[in-house]
Amino acid sequence: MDIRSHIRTVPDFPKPGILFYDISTLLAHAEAWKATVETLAEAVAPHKPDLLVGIESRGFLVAAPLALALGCGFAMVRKKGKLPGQTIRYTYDLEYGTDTVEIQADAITPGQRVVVLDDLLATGGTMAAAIHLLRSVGADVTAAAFILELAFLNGRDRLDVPAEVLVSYES
Ligand SMILES: O=P(O)(O)OC[C@H]1O[C@H](OP(=O)(O)OP(=O)(O)O)[C@H](O)[C@@H]1O
Ligand SMILES: Nc1ncnc2[nH]cnc12
Repeated sequence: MDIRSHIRTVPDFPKPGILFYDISTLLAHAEAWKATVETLAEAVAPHKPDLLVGIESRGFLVAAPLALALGCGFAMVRKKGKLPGQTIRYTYDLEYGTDTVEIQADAITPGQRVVVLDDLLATGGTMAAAIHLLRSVGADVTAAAFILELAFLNGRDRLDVPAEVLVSYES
C-alpha cells in the first residue's frame, strides 16, 4: 500500500507560504488507513511499550487504534485546561509565541515504557514537550512514532529517543 499517495497537500494553509499535510484523505480510505495502523504497529512493537500516548488532537487518531492493535493502554497529552483532576503542565516555545501541554498526574505508573504518537513531525517542538512532560510523571519513554515527517525541518534533532516514521518528505 502506497500510504504517501493518500496524504493530501494543501498550499497556503493555515497561512500563506505554509504547505499543509492533510491526513483526512488517508483516514477516509479504509484500506490505506488499515495499512497505516498495521505498518505503524510493526514499527512500534519492538520498542515494547506498556502504554501508548497520543498528542492532541491528530495524535489521538493514531495512538488509539494502535493501542488496540498492540494490546496496550492509551493515555492523552492534551492542550491546557481540558483534563480533570491533578495535572502537570509544560510550556514550550513555538516559532512565534508559546504553547502549553498537560497530562493527568496519575496517567503513568512510574517506570512504564511509553511510546508517544503523533500524526506529523515538523520542528519537533510538540513531541519534545510531550516527552519532557511524560518524564516528569515517571514515564520511561522508549520511542516516538509518526505517520509522516517533514525531514527538512530537522525535528529529529530535538528528540533524544528513536523516531519511527512511515513517510518522509525531504523538501
Ligand atoms: O513538530 P511541530 O512543529 O511541533 O508540529 C507538529 C504538531 O503540529 C500539529 O498539531 P497542531 O498543533 O496543528 O494540532 P492538531 O493536532 O490539533 O491539529 C501536528 O499534529 C503535531 O502535533
Ligand atoms: N505543514 C504542516 N502540515 C500539517 N500539520 C502541521 N503541523 C505543523 N506543521 C504542519
